[in-house]
Amino acid sequence: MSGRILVVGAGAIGGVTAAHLTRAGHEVVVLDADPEHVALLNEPGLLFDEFGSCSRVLIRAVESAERLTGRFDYALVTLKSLHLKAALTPLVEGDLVETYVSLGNGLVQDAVEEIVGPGRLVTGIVEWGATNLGPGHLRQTTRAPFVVGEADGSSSRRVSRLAEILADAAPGTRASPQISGQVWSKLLLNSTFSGLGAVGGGLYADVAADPVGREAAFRLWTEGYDVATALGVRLDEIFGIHPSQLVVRSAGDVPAATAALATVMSGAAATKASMLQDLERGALTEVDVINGGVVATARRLGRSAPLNAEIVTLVHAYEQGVGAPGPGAFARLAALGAGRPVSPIPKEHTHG
Ligand SMILES: NC(=O)C1=CN([C@@H]2O[C@H](COP(=O)(O)OP(=O)(O)OC[C@H]3O[C@@H](n4cnc5c(N)ncnc54)[C@H](OP(=O)(O)O)[C@@H]3O)[C@@H](O)[C@H]2O)C=CC1
Ligand SMILES: CC(C)(CO)C(=O)C(=O)O
Repeated sequence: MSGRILVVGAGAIGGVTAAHLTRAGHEVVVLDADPEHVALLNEPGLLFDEFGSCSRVLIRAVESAERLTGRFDYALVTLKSLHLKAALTPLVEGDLVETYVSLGNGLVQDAVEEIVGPGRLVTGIVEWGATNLGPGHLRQTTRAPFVVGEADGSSSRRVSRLAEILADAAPGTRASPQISGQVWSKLLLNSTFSGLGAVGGGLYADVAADPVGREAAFRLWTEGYDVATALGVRLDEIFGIHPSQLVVRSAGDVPAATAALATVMSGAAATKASMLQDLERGALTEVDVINGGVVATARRLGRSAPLNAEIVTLVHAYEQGVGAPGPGAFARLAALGAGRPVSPIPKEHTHG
């Protein structure tokens, strides 16, 4: 039943997935660019922290596509958006994979399909979270399923088989006939809470606990929701709520949105956005496909998404070492959303 599985990028998501699938008896190989991480996965094995309980899992790992032998039924693509082209091109050139599964955050699916070719891509999202603690050491922080589906909403054997495999890593995993709705619901979650976590320098819980953070969150969510609706996407449930429940258009909407926020936080409060983790280690972030994905879609539809655009600008400034994340950013975003004046970001804070 299983099929050969290649995990491309064995960091937080890929490494944890590989550990679960290997333990469940699947034939798994990982491809990762970090030679120290690869060596440790092979021997003495991944140090895998599952909610405080640590174990070692031996995982077959290679650091270059040239070291792969045979063909794979699935490649689980668990890379940050910036690395997609470099990692996938050799696999495509070597015709090493039957079906690629895009599992990263943000609006990356079209870019991945362009690299892997038509008919080769299954779309997925990851609702659970994990943290990369350095070479050979990963921690799973939250439990939740994967959701996978064909982009056109059709059902297929490759998707149902994939969902069965991934359920061994994340129970509750399902195939969805509305994967674009899932992608957009996840994008709302990431653009709002990872965006605010990144500019505010805290966990999702810190955004939700701060009254100004909450105001900024409701405004950002509503902006993204309106873009998705204008695009014609049928948004799907995420973290126990329907995305419409976090939309705030007047003061009367706030109590229900606050209750929905508590539901989201019951599963996601401990999340430190990977964009914030990237900023803390001086790396470039995925902001261009997360908040930037909302902005680009809005532009295509002749609309604007000023709060998401502001997050893109702030995060790019921080990437360049200009300014630093802090909760002061919440007030700036809340003011911008309310149409109150904000001081312009100094020229040297803007990207490009
Ligand atoms: N972490 C989380 O909780 C969640 C993350 N996501 C999304 O999943 C995706 C992966 O995130 P995450 O696992 O956190 O990221 P990580 O940075 O932890 O893992 C990515 C891995 O890919 C490796 N890599 C980079 N370039 C290449 C390459 N050319 N070939 C092979 N491997 C390469 C990286 O190595 P190196 O470190 O050397 O660059 C790293 O080990 C992102 O889109 C993220 O937004 C989605 C849901 C939850
Ligand atoms: C919210 C989470 C952890 C997925 O559940 C995520 O997507 C991220 O941190 O990037």
